[in-house]
Amino acid sequence: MTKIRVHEYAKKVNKSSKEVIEELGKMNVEVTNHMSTIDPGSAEKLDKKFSPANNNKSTTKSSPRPQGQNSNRPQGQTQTGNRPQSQTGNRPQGQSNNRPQGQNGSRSQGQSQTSNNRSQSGQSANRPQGQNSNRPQGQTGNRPQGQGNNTNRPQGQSTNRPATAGSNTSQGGQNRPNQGPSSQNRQGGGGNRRGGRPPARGINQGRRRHRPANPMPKVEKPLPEKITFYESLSVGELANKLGREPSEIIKKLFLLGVMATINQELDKDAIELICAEYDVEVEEEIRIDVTDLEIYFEDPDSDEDEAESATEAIERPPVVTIMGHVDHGKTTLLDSIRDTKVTQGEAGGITQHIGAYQIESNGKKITFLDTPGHAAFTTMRARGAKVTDLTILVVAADDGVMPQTVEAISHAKAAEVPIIVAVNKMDKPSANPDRVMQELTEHGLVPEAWGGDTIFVPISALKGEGIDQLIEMILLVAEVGELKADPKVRAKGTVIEAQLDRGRGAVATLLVQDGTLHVGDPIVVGNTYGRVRAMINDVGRRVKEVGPSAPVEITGLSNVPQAGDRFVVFKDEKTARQIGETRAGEAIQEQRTEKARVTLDNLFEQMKEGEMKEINLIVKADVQGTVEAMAASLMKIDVEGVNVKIIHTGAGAINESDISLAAASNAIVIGFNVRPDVNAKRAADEEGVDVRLHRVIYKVVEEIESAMKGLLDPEFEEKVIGQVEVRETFKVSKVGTIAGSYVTDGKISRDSGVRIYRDNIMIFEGELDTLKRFKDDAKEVAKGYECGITIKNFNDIKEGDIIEAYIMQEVKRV
Ligand SMILES: Nc1nc2c(ncn2[C@@H]2O[C@H](COP(=O)(O)OP(=O)(O)OP(=O)(O)O)[C@@H](O)[C@H]2O)c(=O)[nH]1
Repeated sequence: MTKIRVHEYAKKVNKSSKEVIEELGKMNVEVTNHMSTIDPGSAEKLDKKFSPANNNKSTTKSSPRPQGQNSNRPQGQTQTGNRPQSQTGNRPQGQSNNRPQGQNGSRSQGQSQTSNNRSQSGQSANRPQGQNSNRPQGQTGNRPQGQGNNTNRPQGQSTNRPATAGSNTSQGGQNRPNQGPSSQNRQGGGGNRRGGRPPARGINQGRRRHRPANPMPKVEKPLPEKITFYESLSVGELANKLGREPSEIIKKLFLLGVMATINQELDKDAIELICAEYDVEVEEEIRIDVTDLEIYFEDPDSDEDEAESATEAIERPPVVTIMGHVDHGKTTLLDSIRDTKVTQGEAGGITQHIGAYQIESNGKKITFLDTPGHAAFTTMRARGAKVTDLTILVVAADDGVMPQTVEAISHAKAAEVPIIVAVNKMDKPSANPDRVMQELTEHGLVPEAWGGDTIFVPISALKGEGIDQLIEMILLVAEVGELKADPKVRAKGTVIEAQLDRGRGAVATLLVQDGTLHVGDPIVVGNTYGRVRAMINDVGRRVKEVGPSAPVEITGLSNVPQAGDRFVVFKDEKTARQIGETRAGEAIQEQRTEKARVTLDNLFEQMKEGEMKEINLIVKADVQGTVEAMAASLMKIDVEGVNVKIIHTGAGAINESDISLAAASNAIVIGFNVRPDVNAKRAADEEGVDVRLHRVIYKVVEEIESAMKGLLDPEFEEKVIGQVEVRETFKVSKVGTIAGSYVTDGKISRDSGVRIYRDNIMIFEGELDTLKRFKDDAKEVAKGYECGITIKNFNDIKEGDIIEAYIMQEVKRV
């Protein structure tokens, strides 16, 4: 092999002389310039270096060199001459497309090169040049920009290039051995890269970028020793807590026979099973809902600083409810006890009816709930309030056990409240206490005298006889019951009655069941809250504090609570407000849910009861007692086939939520001595809810009654609509007698009922069969027109007969 000059060799391998010189330098072959000669050995080595198989490698190596571009250019240009026209034709387009893109040129160059390569894919014959020809395109195209750019921004190039360059490289790499058209292009691509060097760097970058994708050896997070959860966890949450992939948890669940998705909630058992698999301890968090007033009754220690002030519970007065049948003397007994005992020592005190009162006998107090009857008792129980310690069952000795007596027994028994029987009206000659005892035995109340354990006290409420003995018995039973409370703790108890007072705002009678209530105490009552502004006891005295079992009327609440609501005093007003507001919000939410329930209930009931009709009512009044009285009266309304359903009651103004409930349940709102507030009025107008305001109870009942009558099947009334005179008759076989008639008054219609009069005497009443004008059927024929009439089941019609036409018209019930 003869020696070859550097520039000749460079030309041969399509490299710049400088690249060749550099490469020779690396091989420790000294050459001075492009005119230097290369010995065959070195040339062979160079061949290996620059052989097509090594093109990429050498390109990669040489590409960082800026000069490479310059030295390539002349070659490219030379080869451009060899390029088929089509290529040349393509190139300028590509170039011109690429060039204007300024600084981004290198990236778009790469892209356009790629597209150029693709378009040239059919040029396999030109491949050797193709490689070159692509390159020069790229070079030529790039350089004018590239030169300028390159000098200034080697980094810029490298940052712009990677995407395209990377993809080109991988293609070239894969396809090279095939030497097919595509590989040619790819080589071309490689050429481009070489020429437009920046992409070559992109190769490395591309590789670098891929490297992180290589699967890293996965390090599993250490398992926690213990996890906690509240109520439940989703698969994803559990996986997160355990530091494991959700798929792993799902797999484990699957093996445990549970098909789960990542968002599926797992119950305690499932969580424990999974944690057991990982040997991780599980603990369920128990959160105390501070807004649930019941917890303060169930667990007095739930309030931490409360527990500190707690001392030992001491005896407290019993709370007594009086029940019995109507007119058996409940009210008389309550009055009698109050009159004989309350005023003693309370000279000047004016008896206040606040729903409860306290008496004192032999230094011991007893609290009586002033609302006799089991309705109030049950209302309270239904709200979860256990207020009563003892029940006095009043049975009139002259009347014996009556239905409500039995009901009262059931209610007291259900509430597990002991019963003392007061056999009343013993002053009456017709009194028969033995009969009462006998009858009560049948209901499980066996007198002590007969071997049972029920205390019977014969009394005369009217005359005040036996009252002392009754009180003695109450105290005895209370003693056995060991009723205790701690006067040192913050007060809690139940609302006995509540109302809206025009002057004082929301007023509530509270029964303190534990602790002591003070003026100024921050308090949550039901769904409302406030600070106790003033307290008045049952004899109308202002008091500063009241202890266990005492009833007291308070003001200072932001809203009217309901009878049976719980109250709890909190350490500061902020806490009370927070809890109160939360509860109010929850109550509204609950009411909304209830609305839906009401509608569903209606649906169900209608399905169940078929044609059953009912009227839904919402009753609001100024005082809780009136609400109950009104509800009771309305429930008594007896209109055939219609049910009264009171879906909501309450004391206080008609508010927006009443209206929305009414709208949802198709109910009528009745306000007694109360009006809708501004928002409620607007809502009622918007929703078209009927709001009836009254001041007299019987008017309410009357109005509802008539409304309910309107709900019944309509009543019909006959209305004469016209008169027709028969002027001629025609007998037609198969049809019967046709009356050729003339409408003398009003009209006659096809659906009329008819009465036929002959000499002013009605001879027939029935229905029209046909009504015709000439040959055509007519719907109705008016005064002054002739018509042909046949009557159903009547053929004896004669000339001169008068036909009276009438219809049945719907009338409203009154
Ligand atoms: N002779 C007699 N009459 C009594 C006695 N106790 C009550 N009465 C009379 O019985 C009637 C009914 O008495 P109330 O105390 O109103 O009876 P009640 O059980 O409260 O009745 P309601 O409130 O309708 O449930 C009244 O006329 C009382 O005067 C009694 O001990 N002797």
